Amino acid sequence: MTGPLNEPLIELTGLTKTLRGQKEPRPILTGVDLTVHAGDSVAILGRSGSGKSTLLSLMGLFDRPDGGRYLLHGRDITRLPERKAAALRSAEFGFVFQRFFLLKHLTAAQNVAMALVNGQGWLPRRRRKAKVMAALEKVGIANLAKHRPPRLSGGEQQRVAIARALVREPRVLLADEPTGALDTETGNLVVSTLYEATAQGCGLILVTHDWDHARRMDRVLRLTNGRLAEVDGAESERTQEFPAGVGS
Ligand SMILES: Nc1ncnc2c1ncn2[C@@H]1O[C@H](COP(=O)(O)OP(=O)(O)OP(=O)(O)O)[C@@H](O)[C@H]1O
Repeated sequence: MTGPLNEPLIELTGLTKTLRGQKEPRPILTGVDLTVHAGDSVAILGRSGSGKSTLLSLMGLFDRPDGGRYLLHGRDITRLPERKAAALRSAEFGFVFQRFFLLKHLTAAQNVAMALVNGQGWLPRRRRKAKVMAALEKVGIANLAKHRPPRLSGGEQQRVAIARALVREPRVLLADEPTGALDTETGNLVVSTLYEATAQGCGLILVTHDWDHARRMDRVLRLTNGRLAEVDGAESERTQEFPAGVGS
């Protein structure tokens, strides 16, 4: 997918999502506007239940909005049918979650290689190996390529998961509370690893409850009442974030 040089990577305009199937329809996103350029990093803060994961699932094409518009490199993908969405998802997006979702019986390298098998069919062995090692090197754990997840720390496992997300060279990296299961120091390392991916032009959206992690991104936004708003430093000092399940 190509477009004019300065065209935003992502452009969301007035995105809405209402949960139905309950007694009363419940609006979760009421008009999300967001522009992300290649190489941009954006943190999204917000109370538990404010709709951060809902927004990421729309951005990652796991779900569709009710209204508004979603452009990816100028292409309107608001209402993409699932088959095309799945193809775009594996070609353009990388995902990192709070849980690492690694396969225990495979080595770190094999876990990363799985992303290539699923997305691109079998590459010749040499090329596959080179890509996997490059991805592991990018996240600083090439030396652990042959280790299986049970022998890795939480931070190392998350870095394997990041390598798995990066190995297909996505244009957009969506990270949903990737440090939620890690201590502060390890979390910092993981955030640095994600941020470094933007140096290669990847756009990064980081959902987090941690202000210290958020402020390391180029921009910090808060999801409140179904919309995104810029956060300034002073506000953040006054506002406390709440962990999942608290304060919704
Ligand atoms: N499949 C679903 N069925 C019913 N309610 C849902 C569903 N998915 C999300 N919700 C509700 O939608 C609201 C937004 O959820 P979402 O997970 O997007 O919030 P969040 O900001 O990511 O929360 P957290 O920080 O706790 O992860 C919540 O009130 C949640 O309970």
